[in-house]
Amino acid sequence: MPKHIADTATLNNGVRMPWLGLGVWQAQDGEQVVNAIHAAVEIGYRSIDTASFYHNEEGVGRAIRECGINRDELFVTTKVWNDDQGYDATLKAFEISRSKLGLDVIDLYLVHWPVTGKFVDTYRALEKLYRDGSVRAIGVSNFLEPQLKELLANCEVVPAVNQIEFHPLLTQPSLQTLCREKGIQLEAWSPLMQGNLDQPLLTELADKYGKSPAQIILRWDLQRGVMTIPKSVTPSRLAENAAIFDWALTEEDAAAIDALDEGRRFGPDPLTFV
Ligand SMILES: NC(=O)C1=CN([C@@H]2O[C@H](COP(=O)(O)OP(=O)(O)OC[C@H]3O[C@@H](n4cnc5c(N)ncnc54)[C@H](OP(=O)(O)O)[C@@H]3O)[C@@H](O)[C@H]2O)C=CC1
Ligand SMILES: O=C(O)C(=O)[C@@H](O)[C@H](O)C(=O)CO
Repeated sequence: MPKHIADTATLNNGVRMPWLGLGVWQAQDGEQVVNAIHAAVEIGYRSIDTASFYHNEEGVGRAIRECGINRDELFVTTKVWNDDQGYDATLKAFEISRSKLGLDVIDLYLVHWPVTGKFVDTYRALEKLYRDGSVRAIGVSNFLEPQLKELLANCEVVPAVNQIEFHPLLTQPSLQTLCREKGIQLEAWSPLMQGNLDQPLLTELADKYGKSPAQIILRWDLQRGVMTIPKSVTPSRLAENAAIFDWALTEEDAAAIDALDEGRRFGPDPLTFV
């Protein structure tokens, strides 16, 4: 169990990735994303999750250059967007992301959504980038069991990560099982249900532990072995979300959170979105 915000999990290729990172979807490019990353790094965050779709890779790159932390102490994830899928288009999109970020090497590059008919070729481009040393690890996002099985039957490098919508109302147990069996690390997007934290059990547990509902969820992520990337541009919330390493939920309370699962999504459903 990680004990510090910079503690890492070892991915299936030996690369180490922090358990907790900063998500920056909807953080505006420029001052907002730069300030959020600087505040986060000061608190101890070492992982940043962006995507070409977030239109803030330039700000993320600037924040990294200006934050005073060595590049090799930071872990940067970005993703290839749906319109750029296919082998050649993905290689081109990667160069644009790499240039905007101002980085030679990206730590983790993900297929953002499994675009039907294209994701296998897209992933082949990621395998090339991995072999070339342009990325330290490759993976997927929003892959459900059918797409993951199809990819596993057609790839040479097993994805290191599957980044999926994951929170108390959506735990996708059979997808979790498949990822664990295959050595694919799960990573939770929208872990805080996009701010919809008004759930009676979470409030009850927050009172019991003297924590906030957000902290209860993020701690539960860690205890379930799921990496997590809460987004905030608010310094007090960045600190709150990071203060989850020095206490624990009882297994009974963690199981009560598991039982909230009702298959509810706050983001798009991969079955219909692509
Ligand atoms: N792969 C994919 O398809 C997807 C990936 N993601 C990734 O996951 C990250 C996180 O998901 P996201 O959808 O942003 O949503 P989150 O579940 O992280 O929730 C973010 C919202 O919660 C608020 N918030 C943050 N901390 C607290 C707190 N302690 N108490 C109360 N409210 C809080 C934020 O407000 P404020 O910022 O104003 O503080 C913001 O409105 C994204 O930023 C992105 O990196 C997200 C969606 C899809
Ligand atoms: O944030 C992401 O990474 C996403 O893919 C989502 O924002 C998703 O594309 C969406 O909600 C689009 O409306």
